[in-house]
Amino acid sequence: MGRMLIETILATPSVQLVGVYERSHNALVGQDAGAFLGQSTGVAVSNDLDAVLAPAEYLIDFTRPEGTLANLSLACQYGVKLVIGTTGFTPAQHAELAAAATRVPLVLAPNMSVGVNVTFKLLELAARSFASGYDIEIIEAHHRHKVDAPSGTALKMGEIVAHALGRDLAEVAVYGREGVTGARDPATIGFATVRGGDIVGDHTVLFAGLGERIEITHKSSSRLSYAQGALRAAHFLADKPNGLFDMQDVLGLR
Ligand SMILES: NC(=O)C1=CN([C@@H]2O[C@H](COP(=O)(O)OP(=O)(O)OC[C@H]3O[C@@H](n4cnc5c(N)ncnc54)[C@H](OP(=O)(O)O)[C@@H]3O)[C@@H](O)[C@H]2O)C=CC1
Ligand SMILES: O=C(O)C1=N[C@H](C(=O)O)C[C@H](O)C1
Repeated sequence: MGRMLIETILATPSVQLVGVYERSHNALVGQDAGAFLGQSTGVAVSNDLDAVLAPAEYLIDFTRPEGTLANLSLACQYGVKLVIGTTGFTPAQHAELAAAATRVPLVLAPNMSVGVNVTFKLLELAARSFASGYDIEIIEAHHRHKVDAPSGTALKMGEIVAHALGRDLAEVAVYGREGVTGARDPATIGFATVRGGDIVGDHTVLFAGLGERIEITHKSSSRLSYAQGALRAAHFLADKPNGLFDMQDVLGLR
């Protein structure tokens, strides 16, 4: 995502790339941030987060939960607005982000694409319509490098569906099945994860009834929509003094 974000920022005249951060061990440190595009940006990849944040108005962070949380206090200190796409936060880590949002404005979203966020709205309607008599399963597929499962998007879909049905996802989620599982409990929401190759990101919510099934599917074919969504989120934060937002807020879908 770092590369896609750099490419998208460089192609967007209204925004300026002022810094790129990688940790000390990373071989990119010291190189021009546009080298992978054959471009000279004048911005070197830096392992000094202070130097990166000092001139910045926004920090766009797609890393790992530990990375995002490590960047958080310095971002608050510099009053930098935050767009966070990282997934896999625990509830305690999420609480840390919410606390930071009392100091700086923050968009946190497991998926920044417009299509996925519209799909979230469709799921609310579908879940209410198929409240009884339909079994709900969420299937996601991603590339071989993805480290968290189920994806943040799949979990969000589960939360949306559970909420629409008045269920608590923590109580009804079933993460994979093996062996003699017994018949399906109708209240459960099942998750299945596929990892392989260069799959960008596919998500399907299946409502399976008797005699029919409905599948609501979103498929990403490029990571561009995530990067464009992140810039849209930054633009949304421009006049916000603080607060925790998501892409539903950014896109006016709430
Ligand atoms: N919200 C959205 O729309 C999307 C969210 N994502 C999420 O974004 C995150 C990143 O995905 P992706 O770009 O594919 O992952 P990559 O593994 O390609 O990149 C992760 C980056 O984070 C750095 N990093 C890892 N751990 C730390 C740490 N502890 N502190 C600081 N930096 C760290 C890595 O550095 P190094 O290489 O040196 O380890 C690397 O630069 C994932 O959580 C993914 O699920 C992805 C796409 C869209
Ligand atoms: O790691 C990825 O690639 C993606 N991660 C996000 C997630 O966990 O939902 C968003 C998208 O699916 C791509």
